[in-house]
Amino acid sequence: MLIRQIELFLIEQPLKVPFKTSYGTYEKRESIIVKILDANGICGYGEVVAFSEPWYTEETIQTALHTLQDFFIPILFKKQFNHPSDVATRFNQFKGNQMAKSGLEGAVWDLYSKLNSISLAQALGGNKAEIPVGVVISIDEPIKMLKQISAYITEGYERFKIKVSKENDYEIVSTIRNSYPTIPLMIDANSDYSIEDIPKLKKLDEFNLLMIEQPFGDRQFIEHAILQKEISTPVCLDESICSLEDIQIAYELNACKIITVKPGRVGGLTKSIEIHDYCVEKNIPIWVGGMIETGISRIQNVALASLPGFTIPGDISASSRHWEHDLIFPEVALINGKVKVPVGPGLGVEVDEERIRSISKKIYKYTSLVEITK
Ligand SMILES: O=C(O)CCC(=O)C1=CC=C[C@@H](O)[C@@H]1C(=O)O
Ligand SMILES: [Mg+2]
Repeated sequence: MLIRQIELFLIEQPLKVPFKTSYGTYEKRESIIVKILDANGICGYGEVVAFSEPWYTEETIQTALHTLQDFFIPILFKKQFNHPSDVATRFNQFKGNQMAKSGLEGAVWDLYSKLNSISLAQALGGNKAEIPVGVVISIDEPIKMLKQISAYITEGYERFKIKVSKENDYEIVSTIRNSYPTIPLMIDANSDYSIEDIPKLKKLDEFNLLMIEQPFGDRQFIEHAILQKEISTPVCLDESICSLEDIQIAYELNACKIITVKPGRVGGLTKSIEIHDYCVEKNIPIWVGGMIETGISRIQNVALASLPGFTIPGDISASSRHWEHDLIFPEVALINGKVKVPVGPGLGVEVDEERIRSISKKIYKYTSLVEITK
């Protein structure tokens, strides 16, 4: 493969309903859509899922634009490569900036699968035709969260993640458990707790939660290990895991029992597969997380979740969860409570480029000056 042209679309879209976490409330979402073209004009799409502010990880939309433009795009233009994993290897010379790397590498995976006339799921090693999925309920008054859960149960979701903060955790979880004593329920704190809150977290053991996601800060592996010894509910790490090495640390320290994999957070699909294989070997349950992303990243996550090790329903809700209109056709949808894994080449869906252009605040175009010689 030789890349001839790359376009970055800096887009912004309103969320259908505001999304509130322990960090703050999102009403609109900026992201970067990546389009690459090879020498024959075949294209691949990816998405940079960084947020506008560095609250979730240190990356932002602006740092991603900088690292893509000044480092990762030039590397991609430099010479031919045979497989998307070659791109991931080339990116290793630069540290971090996982979401920028992932957006570009994702586009290469789409292109690679198209060139080989296989689906992205096949290219990644997936073996499922459809996947069970979960949904995230953002922080609200407990009674409103309850209503949402009831609607999502009707839609067919199989796992429910509720956002909590340490001020409202017990009230929210007990309200939901009173009405729904047995649904697969978990909470996500986005690092809102500290080690002094262990007694508070211990109290949540009575609710039979599937897991507690990221209670402490992202580098607090030791604190998570102390917590996991004290509570019976499994700890799941999200923000803490930006590489395979982070999982190895978590595993050796017994800092968690479950991991959520987000390609954007770990540097792309190649790294996600390495993590998948490691977790299968070590018997660590994994699931695919979400980033309030558009259908481009979402459908990529569907393909990833079709790998055999992803045994827990992920945060892969339908397009309609966050968007009035998504950027792909068909949109991500639940059919009998499951999402079908596309079988067409690449992402296996149409990308609505007209819409992408219409919601772009800025479009950046880069053209390779490298001569195409074999
Ligand atoms: O994509 C979705 O539908 C939900 C994603 C989601 O819950 C999150 C995305 C990004 C940051 C957080 O708020 C949260 C998470 O931590 O998993
Ligand atoms: Mg999380």
